[in-house]
Amino acid sequence: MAVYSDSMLQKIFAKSPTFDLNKRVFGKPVTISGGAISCNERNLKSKGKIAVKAAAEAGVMGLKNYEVNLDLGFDVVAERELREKGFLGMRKTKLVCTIGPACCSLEDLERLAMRGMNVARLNMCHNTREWHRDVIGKIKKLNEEKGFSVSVMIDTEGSLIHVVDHGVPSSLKAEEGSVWVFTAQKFEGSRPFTVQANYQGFSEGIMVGDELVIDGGMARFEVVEKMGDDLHCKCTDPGLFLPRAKLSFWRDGKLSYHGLPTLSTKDWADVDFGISEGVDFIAMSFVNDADSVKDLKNHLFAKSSKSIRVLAKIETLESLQKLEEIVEASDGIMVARGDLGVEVPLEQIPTVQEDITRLCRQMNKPVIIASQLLESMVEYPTPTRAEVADVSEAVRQYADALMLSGESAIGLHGQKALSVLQMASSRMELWSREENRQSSISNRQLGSSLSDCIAEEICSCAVQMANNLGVDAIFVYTKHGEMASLLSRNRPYPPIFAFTSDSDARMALNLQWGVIPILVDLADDMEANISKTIDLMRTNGMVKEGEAVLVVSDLTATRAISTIFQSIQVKIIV
Ligand SMILES: Nc1ncnc2c1ncn2[C@@H]1O[C@H](COP(=O)(O)OP(=O)(O)OP(=O)(O)O)[C@@H](O)[C@H]1O
Ligand SMILES: CC(=O)C(=O)O
Ligand SMILES: [K+]
Ligand SMILES: [Mg+2]
Repeated sequence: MAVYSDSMLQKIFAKSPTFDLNKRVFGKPVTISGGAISCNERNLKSKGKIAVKAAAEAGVMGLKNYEVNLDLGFDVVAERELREKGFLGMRKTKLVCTIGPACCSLEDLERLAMRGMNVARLNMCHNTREWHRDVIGKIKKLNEEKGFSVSVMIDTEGSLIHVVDHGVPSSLKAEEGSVWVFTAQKFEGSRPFTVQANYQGFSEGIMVGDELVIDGGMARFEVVEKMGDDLHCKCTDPGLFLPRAKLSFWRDGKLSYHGLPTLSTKDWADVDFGISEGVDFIAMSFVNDADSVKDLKNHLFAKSSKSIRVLAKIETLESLQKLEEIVEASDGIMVARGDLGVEVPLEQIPTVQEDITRLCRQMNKPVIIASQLLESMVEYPTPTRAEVADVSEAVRQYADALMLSGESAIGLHGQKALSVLQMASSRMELWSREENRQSSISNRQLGSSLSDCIAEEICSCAVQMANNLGVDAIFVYTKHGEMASLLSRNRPYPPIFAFTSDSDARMALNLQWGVIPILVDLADDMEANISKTIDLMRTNGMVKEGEAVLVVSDLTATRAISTIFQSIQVKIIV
């Protein structure tokens, strides 16, 4: 079998009717590198082969032998990391970046992808739908053409009462004793001592004597008069109104709720936008109960041909009180520390974060730690020591993913901030492993059927085996990613390579600790799948002689209906 130089393959492309110069075979994108043609799309392997064969037979470039190398749907970043650092050096903690004006060019997005961005988050609070569509298009283009596999998440605006950003002065100072008017009436520019709220009914049910808190304590006011729907409030604790500052009302030490729906009309339109753009995740802001999550999931089930995962953002007091039902109903959780800090005293945030992280792991749902991880890097090129400690603590807690917000969206040093996350998480993962601090948690039983319970037991035994034997990697063959996430839940030392033929599962697994998802065509014959993928990995130099791989599968085809064929095997590469 011959391997051709890149330039030679380019020439074949130029001459073959089935290839075009945009590196497409039958309209599907392929990459040319290392003398091989690769394609991430399912079912393209054979078509690609036919195309090269046709080119060879037509005598293009005198081509007699050919090789089409399906690159296993391996993304280029994971591949590079494996080659550079080996199995045990691969980063386990996933990284999410909020995309904003500071990082939305194709080049910026490519740099973020190269530095390890697993998921790109688009916050629907900001910018236009056209802007978001453009960014999503660029990410998909990079995935297709450059071999990345960055998932896309949209984050809903949610119903929240905040100050309308007039864009004029970036922040307003409220002095002690000054009286301000809070109104929902629209006005242009700025008016002295007047603040516009975004929601018409913001003052409904509010009484004289209630406390108005800005951004969880940035400033405080007492309602001294109600005139129509306007509130006149006296500043009792001076501070700043930042752009889009959040307003919350308190009476007798308790938060007043406005009963706004979790998804507003605009949010539903954004959800439909996400469906039409084929996003991978929808993060739902200000979730208060499981029902709102279920409503969104039902909507997606009915409307989207693709399986879009719903992440519930924990950022209200109410959601903490119903945490378990919310985790159960959703496909993952975001600890949205920014808004959570408005409703929960700041000193409680660290323990709340650890509790949520542990619960998510027990219930086998991925969890993202978000907001202010490296806040100072919005302006400065190095993080504070406290920020690095915070990031490391989230990694030590075994969160699935860490998220950048303003650091990447509007910051001056977004790329560097991502590298800080990358290095800090790799360092803490190594330390935890070497110090053997891999705290195993008592996993609760999740499934109700026998086969679900067996899958859970197989995965926890497999991880124990993998750790005890010191194997180099775990390979799992999984239909919808369930087995891969059950393995991830046990936080093994070696990385988990998850082979799946479901492209939605592949993109969803981008958020799971320690999982490297790989898209392949899986046949019914499991042994054939295993030997095919191991062979391909070996041919590509990704596994080497003497390395040991623990193989777990949930796919064995069988006619014996009463037998569960999930299995664990250890393969030594020869
Ligand atoms: N698409 C965008 N266009 C313009 N600015 C953006 C965009 N996305 C984020 N930003 C800016 O980056 C900052 C941080 O973004 P981020 O989405 O994390 O926080 P947020 O606005 O506080 O909202 P949320 O609570 O939903 O996270 C925002 O305050 C905003 O100024
Ligand atoms: C991420 C987010 O929404 C928050 O921290 O509030
Ligand atoms: K949001
Ligand atoms: Mg928020």
